[in-house]
Amino acid sequence: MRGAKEGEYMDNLKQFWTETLNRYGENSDDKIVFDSIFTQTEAKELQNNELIITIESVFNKTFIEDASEQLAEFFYEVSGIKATIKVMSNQEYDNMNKAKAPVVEVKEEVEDFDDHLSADLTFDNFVVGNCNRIAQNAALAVALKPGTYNPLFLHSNSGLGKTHLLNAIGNYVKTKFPGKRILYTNAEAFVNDYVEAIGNNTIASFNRRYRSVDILLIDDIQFIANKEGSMEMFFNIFNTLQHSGKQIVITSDKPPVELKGMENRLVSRFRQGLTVTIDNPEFETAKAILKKKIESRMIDYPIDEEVLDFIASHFNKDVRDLEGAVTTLLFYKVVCGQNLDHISLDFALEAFDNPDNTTTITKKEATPDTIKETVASYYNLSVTQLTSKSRTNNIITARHIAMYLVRELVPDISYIQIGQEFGGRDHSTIMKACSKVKKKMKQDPNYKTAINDLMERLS
Ligand SMILES: Nc1ncnc2c1ncn2[C@@H]1O[C@H](COP(=O)(O)OP(=O)(O)OP(=O)(O)O)[C@@H](O)[C@H]1O
Repeated sequence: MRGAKEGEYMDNLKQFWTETLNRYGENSDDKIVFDSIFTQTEAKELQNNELIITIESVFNKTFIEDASEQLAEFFYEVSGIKATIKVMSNQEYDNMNKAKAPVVEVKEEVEDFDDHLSADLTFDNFVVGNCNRIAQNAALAVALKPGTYNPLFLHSNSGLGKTHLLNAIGNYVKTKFPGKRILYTNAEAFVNDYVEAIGNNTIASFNRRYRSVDILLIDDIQFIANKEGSMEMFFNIFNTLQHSGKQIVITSDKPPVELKGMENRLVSRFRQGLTVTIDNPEFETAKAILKKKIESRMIDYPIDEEVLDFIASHFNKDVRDLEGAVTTLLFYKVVCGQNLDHISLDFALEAFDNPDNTTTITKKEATPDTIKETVASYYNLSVTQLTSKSRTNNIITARHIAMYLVRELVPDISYIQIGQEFGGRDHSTIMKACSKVKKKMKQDPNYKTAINDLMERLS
């Protein structure tokens, strides 16, 4: 009996071959030969970039052999796998297998269909204002009826809610259509996955993973610019998903036409659907977002309205700055204002020192080293234990939190770099750790408090 992994591998191989034949058939002038010979072929295996195709009669082999280059091209288009085609009669193939002993197992990675969504980024806690209304409407339309706008392309400056909306779409679809397979990723992780798949010879598994989704949510697509292999692979995946009516949502820091180093055919695909932008929040929206963020901190003292007005008008270029201002204020209250029963504007101004310096106050200056040291001492561990291979529960918990904090607090650090900081782990381990922490923060208030506490220590 075939094993489950081998079964899936064969199903995909057969599917790719059927699509290859369909493309060949569409381009073939000789329908009779195609219908009577080509459609009788079968894809048997793919080993070392050689695709073995069988046919009943040895006399018909040459028809397929003559077309093998063209077939290999179509096979590459549909699967992303470059392979040469070897044609055998069924008899030849059976003889070859009898001669082989033992049968070589097809090595395929176990598929990881973790959707990588952050459960706390939803439509419910996304504040809508003039700056983002169109983007939120489009995202909601796609979530209610995947395929409505395909692709949906969201772009804006940093920190204005693109990732939030991507996750909101995913979380909404996950609840409303539990059967749908959703994948949130960012272009950096896509490139890393692809490079890893090439290195490990697991391109088929990589392809299956991305092509089998119903909703692909891909963040920061600008990251694949100038990376030819990744762009080509993404192009093929995009086409397959779009042809089969699967929803793709893309975000970027620029509109498609302004993406430098992006292949024209990709730019044109991106423009095919709906492109919307998110602007900086205007005062009213900034204030509403601010109130929402304060509400989620569950503090038990009031903040004067004029403090909110001050923050909303000085920190509205990036929602992360609004969040940073709240953190600064609450931290300052803990340190210098424990006896105060409310936060006044004078106190806030003192906390922010000088509005022109606010970015200095709110900027995260933590480094991987300071984060590792802070987390290790918080959990009574050494940094060596934190980055070790130990599987002890309390060490794993602290390690995951440290990885998450490095990702959150160190600007522009990649998953690969974080892996290097933690004993040479690979990027997928870090991605999984970060998504575990996010999930657990949602589920366990004590865990969340510990992380907030650590964040404040590191601010
Ligand atoms: N309208 C909003 N309502 C509530 N929170 C928001 C809103 N917009 C942004 N945020 C919050 O601001 C933070 C930054 O948002 P997000 O990560 O989605 O920005 P982004 O546009 O993807 O940034 P980048 O381009 O840097 O990746 C997140 O914590 C997000 O929840």
